[in-house]
Amino acid sequence: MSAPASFAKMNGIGNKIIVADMRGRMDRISADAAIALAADPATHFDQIMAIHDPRLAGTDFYIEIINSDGSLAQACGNGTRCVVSALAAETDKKVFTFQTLAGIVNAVEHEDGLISVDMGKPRFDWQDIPLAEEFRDTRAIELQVGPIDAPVLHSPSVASMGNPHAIFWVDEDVWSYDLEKFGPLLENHPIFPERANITIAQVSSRETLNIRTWERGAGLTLACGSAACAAAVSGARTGRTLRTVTITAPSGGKLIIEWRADDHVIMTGPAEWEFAGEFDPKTGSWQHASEDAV
Ligand SMILES: N[C@@H](CCC[C@H](N)C(=O)O)C(=O)O
Repeated sequence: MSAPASFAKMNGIGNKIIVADMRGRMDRISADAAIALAADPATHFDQIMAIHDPRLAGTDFYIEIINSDGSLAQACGNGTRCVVSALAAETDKKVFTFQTLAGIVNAVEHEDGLISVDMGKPRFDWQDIPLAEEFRDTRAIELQVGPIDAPVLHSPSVASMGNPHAIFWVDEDVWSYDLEKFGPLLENHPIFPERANITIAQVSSRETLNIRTWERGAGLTLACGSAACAAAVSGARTGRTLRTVTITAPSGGKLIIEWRADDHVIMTGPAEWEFAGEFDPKTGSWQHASEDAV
């Protein structure tokens, strides 16, 4: 048994997030603990955002991101907004600098409660996605699913937001595609040596996109912030959209994504608190916080 750590169950426009307070501790959350928490319907999450003491001068905290299958992720846009919301509620601080596997992430909570996260610069070179073979033009790579002469999904744009994304452009409603079937096949396709997040995107105007995502290490989710960013930059670089778009997630929640002239991608949206608890970072056993005890 490890000393219990506090957590907040939250969501970012429906993306199920656990924000875990690992500050002042030398241990980290085990993959087994993450899998156990994900298996409990009450604490099921898409990502855990573990707040650790800073490791780099000039940063507030190190954030470890764990998918529900126990794998580590480099970036989590919706989860980062939940971390900002939780920390801002704890202090009067509204501006934060985090270190993640994807690099430095700056974020701010606005007066209206919305949170903007600088998700950094997108990467498009095949080696940076990464892909297993060279593709000179990653705006559309040779990858398809379905009948060879009538593929259901094909020619995705690929991008990295620190984590790998493939964006399949579709003309029909995003709900008319069997992502439950195609998602895992594509997530684990050998073209993606680190697996990939798989998104289908419908352009509804030059400033609006509807997306659904099969997330690497988490499966179908109600929202995915880094996928929204990857879809936004891919829409712009393929001439489908402008550089600032509103993305509608499967939950119906919306994110505003701005791909700035300095190449930074700014994601703005809400975060929602659900309940507090304590858990064992080694085993995943948990209980509601005393004040929340039901
Ligand atoms: N839901 C997250 C993405 C989390 C990481 C992703 N599953 C991966 O493994 O890359 C988001 O909001 O960005």
